[in-house]
Amino acid sequence: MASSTSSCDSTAVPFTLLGALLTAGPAAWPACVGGGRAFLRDYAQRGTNALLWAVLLAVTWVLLLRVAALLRLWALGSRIPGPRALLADPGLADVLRTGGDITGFLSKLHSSYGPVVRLWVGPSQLLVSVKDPTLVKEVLTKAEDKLPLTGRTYNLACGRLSLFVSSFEKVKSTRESLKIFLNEKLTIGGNLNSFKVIDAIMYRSDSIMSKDFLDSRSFSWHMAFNIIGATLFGDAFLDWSDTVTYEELLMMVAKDGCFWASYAVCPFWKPSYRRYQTLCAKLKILTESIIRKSRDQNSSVHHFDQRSYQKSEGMMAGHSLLGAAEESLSSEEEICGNIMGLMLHGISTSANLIGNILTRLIVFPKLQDQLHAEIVAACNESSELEVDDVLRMRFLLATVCESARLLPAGPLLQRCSLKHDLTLGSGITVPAGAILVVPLNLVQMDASVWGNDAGQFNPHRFLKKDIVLGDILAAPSGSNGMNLSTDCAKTESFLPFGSGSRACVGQKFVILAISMFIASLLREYEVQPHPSLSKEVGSKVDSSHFHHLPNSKIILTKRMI
Ligand code: HEM
Repeated sequence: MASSTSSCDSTAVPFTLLGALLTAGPAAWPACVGGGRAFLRDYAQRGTNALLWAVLLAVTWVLLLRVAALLRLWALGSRIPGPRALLADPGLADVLRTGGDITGFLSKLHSSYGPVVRLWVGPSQLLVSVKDPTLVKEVLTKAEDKLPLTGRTYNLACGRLSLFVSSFEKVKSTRESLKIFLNEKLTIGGNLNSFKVIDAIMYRSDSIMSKDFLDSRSFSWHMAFNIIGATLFGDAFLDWSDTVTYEELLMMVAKDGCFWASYAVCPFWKPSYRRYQTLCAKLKILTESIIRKSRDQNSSVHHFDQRSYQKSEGMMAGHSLLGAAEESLSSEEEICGNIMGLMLHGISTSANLIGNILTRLIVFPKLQDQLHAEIVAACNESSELEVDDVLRMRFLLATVCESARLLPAGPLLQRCSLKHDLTLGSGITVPAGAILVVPLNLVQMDASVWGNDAGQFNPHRFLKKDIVLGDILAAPSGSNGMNLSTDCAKTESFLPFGSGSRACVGQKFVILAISMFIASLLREYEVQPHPSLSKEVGSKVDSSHFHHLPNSKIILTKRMI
């Protein structure tokens, strides 16, 4: 017994496969090993053990990194002022669950803890709210990324795209080429026809406007859809037979996008999710079709990609579709995704602002009279409304800005810095990955900046000496926003279009386009509330609850000219 096992020296078994190959083979191994089979069994055992160890070490390493990142997040997070609650703030959870007033909630916290407040959304999610104008500017410049949820929402609806996604690196060059495209539209004298689309839309919409009454929300959506569509696709859009289907699809996709993107894992098993995907696929097919049509008509779709940016000088001269044939399939996909993203974002935000202005027109009849008087005076009896005419309508521009100030598209501007910590001038360090928010209503209605009537609708505040309304239309040369006022705090507290590295690229264009639309509308029509609405409107006129007004029914009455 001893003799057979003692002669069985396990070290004689080659430890690796290479070792086995380099020896003379199983014949050279001790007889006790039992030949090749024993070797393979042993080899497999050792191999499996080694693999398991490697996996264990890798998992431990990843977990250690994760724990270290969490400890760091907790350490840095706890240095920022905020409520004591550990790991998930119950107050915030309540507001999020019940869809309550997040602005009111943050307002209380800011008055207790100062201009920067932190809250735990979950054990690994930190939310930091910033309210002070100077800090807001710093945050919006330094925090270059969008929340991953924003990127997921657009990816889900539009497929591959290089706008609106989380990482700044990915959107940088597309933002630049889009800026050039939209600036061309703004260059007065360079392209006077840019806003002629509004005349065409008004003409086409005459039949809609002659209805007994209109639902303000759908009317605003319809107008925004036509303005943005005609801007991106040119004349091809105006005689496209699929516009009705396209408009409906866009509305449905915009409505549900955020909900489905909030799932960490796409719920493929849910029929309603699959229906949503089908809608997105149909939307994509129609977008591709209008892009093709627009190209065929040599219209105004630009290529928002790096190569087109390099060629943009050629495009600006009018050859907008040069190079279309050379584009690879992937960049075609991206162009389509970007255009879908612009349609979704541009229409929903513009519709919100148009609807907001229409409601103000019916709530304040004097506002309408004053605007109409200005429009008539500025039009110089010319039959067609020109961009130059609208530039003279300072009260109209002020009305659009004041409406945007009081009722922004969403309650919070959201940013993050995915890779780097942010060290603010005030000495506070916000760890990488934290959700940074700016509560727009608090900043844009701050009485210390806007005066005691900050919560009231008063377009005249935009006509004061310190406001530079002309900058709304100056093409931005490298800057990311408008230099609205000589008073920096005001410029930094006017954020309906964001500011800094991810500011809205369409802001100047859209203010002018909406002003042009309102001028064209009021020139020909009077906007009145439906009788069923008058009472309700009357009781809520002077209140900050303006946004709780029901979807207004409006009547458009043709003016006697
Ligand atoms: C009233 C209408 C609009 C409002 C209120 C609005 C508002 C905004 C806001 C708040 C942001 C985020 C800013 C930030 O994080 O600092 C944004 C981004 C953006 N907007 Fe708008 N927007 C409007 C219309 C448009 C239009 C018409 C276009 C183009 C056709 C456009 C193109 C963009 C782009 C490209 C971005 C940035 C995307 C990125 O960096 O990934 N917007 N907009």
